[in-house]
Amino acid sequence: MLCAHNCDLIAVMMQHPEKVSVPVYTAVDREIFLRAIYPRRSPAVLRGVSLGPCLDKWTVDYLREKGGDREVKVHVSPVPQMDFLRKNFLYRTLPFDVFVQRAAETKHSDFFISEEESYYLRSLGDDPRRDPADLRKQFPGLTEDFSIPEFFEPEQFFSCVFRISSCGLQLWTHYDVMDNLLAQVSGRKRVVLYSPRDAEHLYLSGDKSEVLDIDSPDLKQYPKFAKARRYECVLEPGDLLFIPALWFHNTLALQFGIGVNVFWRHLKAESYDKKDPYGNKDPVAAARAMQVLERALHALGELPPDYRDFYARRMVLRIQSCAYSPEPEVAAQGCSPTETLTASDTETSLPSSQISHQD
Ligand SMILES: O=C(O)CCC(=O)C(=O)O
Ligand SMILES: [Fe+2]
Repeated sequence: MLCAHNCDLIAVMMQHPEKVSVPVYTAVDREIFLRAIYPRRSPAVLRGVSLGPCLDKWTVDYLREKGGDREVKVHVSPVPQMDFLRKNFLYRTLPFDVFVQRAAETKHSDFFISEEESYYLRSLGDDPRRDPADLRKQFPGLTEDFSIPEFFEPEQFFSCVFRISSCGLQLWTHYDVMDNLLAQVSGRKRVVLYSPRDAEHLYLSGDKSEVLDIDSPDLKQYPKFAKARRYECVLEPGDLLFIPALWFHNTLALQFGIGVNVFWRHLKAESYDKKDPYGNKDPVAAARAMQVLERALHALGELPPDYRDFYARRMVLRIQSCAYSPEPEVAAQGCSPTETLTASDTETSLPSSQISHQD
């Protein structure tokens, strides 16, 4: 059964006729993923990949019994749309089995803020400040039920995270620095994505977009947001969503939902910050470049405004000409076909029965 928030969603979807639907691929195996999907560096829904018995087994009662009562730290929010700017949510600790019950119900007799509060779990590692989450370690009673898709090399594995949300829960738009396979085990979830190339239209505050209401954004406050291209899909139980590193994503649980996401390194292990259990700290070279930029801005501050403006423009031009990648179409013409698969390469390399677009 769909929850009340779903009616709003239908109205919202009709306001975005220009959205791009994320392609849905069926019968994808490791060879197809690595040849036709992974190199494109754009999101894809993989439907029908075996995720193990979790699909049938993970009912609320089963999760409560097998997941046990270990303590989990969860987000609790009075409204389903979480707001990191006004910090409208609390972190609270609950036994896992109690949390699952609360997230699955819409009205609570025991609560922190109100009867209708929403819950969200993003599981953490054993030492949350140091260890990445790994479902196999924190929830051994559930490990056998979930098969990690073997599309990446084992040494690329970074973390395996439980994601459980109340119906209606919306997580702000953000990016992570690892490749992600987000498995939807139960419930439906809408995911909206934006390309890393749209960063300039998203009003970033660190890894998050300040545009919280992506469905009816305040375009007076955020005029450039209208230029961001919205990619969208609705995940059904059993779907896997490939979210390449740096792609922004915003999730909305259309029903109480259970998911597991697996983060995989895209770059060499040394490229990442060693003290990053979440997989969202910028790669070390990027963090260093950002620090140098802050120093450059500080130096520009020593100049009078007209000189500062002139040298700032020259710096921007230098960055654009030396560090921006060409537009994808141009890139595809300029390199050998084994390096870059264009959309048409991919579509011809898969039978048309294996690829579709959600409307
Ligand atoms: O639980 C969700 O819906 C958010 C998932 C997410 O942000 C991720 O897998 O990186
Ligand atoms: Fe994420």
